[in-house]
Amino acid sequence: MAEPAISFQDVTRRYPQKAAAGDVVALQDIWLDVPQGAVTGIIGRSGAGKSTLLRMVNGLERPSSGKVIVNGHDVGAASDASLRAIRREVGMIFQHFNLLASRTVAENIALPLEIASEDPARIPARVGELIERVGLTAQASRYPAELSGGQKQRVGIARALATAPRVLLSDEATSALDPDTTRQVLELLQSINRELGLTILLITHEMGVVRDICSHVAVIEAGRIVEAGETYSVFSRPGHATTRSFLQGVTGVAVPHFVAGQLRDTPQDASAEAVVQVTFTGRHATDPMLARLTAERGVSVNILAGAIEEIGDKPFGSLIVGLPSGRLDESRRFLEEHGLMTEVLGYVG
Ligand SMILES: Nc1ncnc2c1ncn2[C@@H]1O[C@H](COP(=O)(O)OP(=O)(O)OP(=O)(O)O)[C@@H](O)[C@H]1O
Repeated sequence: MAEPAISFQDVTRRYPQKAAAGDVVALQDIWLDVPQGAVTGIIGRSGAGKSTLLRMVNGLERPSSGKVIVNGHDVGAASDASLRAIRREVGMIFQHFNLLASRTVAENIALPLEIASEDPARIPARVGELIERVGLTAQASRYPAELSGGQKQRVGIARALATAPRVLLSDEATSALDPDTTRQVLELLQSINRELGLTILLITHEMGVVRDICSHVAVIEAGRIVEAGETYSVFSRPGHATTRSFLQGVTGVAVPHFVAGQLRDTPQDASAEAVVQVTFTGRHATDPMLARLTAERGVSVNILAGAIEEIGDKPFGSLIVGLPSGRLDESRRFLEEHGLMTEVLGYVG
């Protein structure tokens, strides 16, 4: 196994509070390896600790205990001089772009090169290359106020790439953008990842971003990582309730309103219908298992909602079905024996 690009080793971050209120524990006991060359997403709700985690990678925050190792350097223990060197290897993009209003697109992109004391004669060619990569050649002399949100983020990306970093951090980079622009910016990040082999670590509160570009994901809740792994396996077998609730929005499958209003925790009588979420992955995604459940076992299946999509080029499907509660155990066993996952959401009737 290659060395991880970033390794959080038993990291805790406390913010001391005045008086007797006790410390705020923003992160606790974090162990996480971010693979080289991968796009890894950290997903969590507001206040979960995402920004704190991300800011440790370029030394904007230091751990209260534990280590953050980036490209082999211990960031928390780095002196100011070595921190400057580490930061040249770590670019960052932001939700609100953080561009200088008084500088043109080209001048914004040149800024990190000037700060890094790059030979001034070489800067225009490097800036031209970066502008072309992000598709802003026609806008090179414009000011940020004359750009759309998507174009501003492209400038942010070009600026972050200027010093040829090995790691790119993204702090909710698409949260201020509309869905179409979000998709285009994510595609740009994905092509940069593939073509430059750059490791990307992004934070988001949208599972759609994880689905679209992250090969790996970690779910963070109240300062702890509750689940982490390859996106596809986390999506197929979410082990934590928080992951499942994030997933509901992205698989495009939710219990229809007319059913949701009637759902109960237990069946009222033998005629009740169990509402079950069935998840399909890999080759099973295309197997007609539900049809076989009906044909081979005589169990009637009532399809309430469903969608099949691709995650990391692999098929992933999710269906919500009604099954007779009296045949529930047997039906679940049949489906699970054939590689499908099932989860009972409740009962109607
Ligand atoms: N400088 C600070 N002083 C005290 N508490 C802080 C400080 N910075 C962050 N916190 C607290 O640490 C916790 C994690 O904050 P953090 O900003 O990392 O969360 P987040 O997941 O990025 O949230 P959001 O999505 O809203 O940006 C929160 O409870 C926050 O209030």
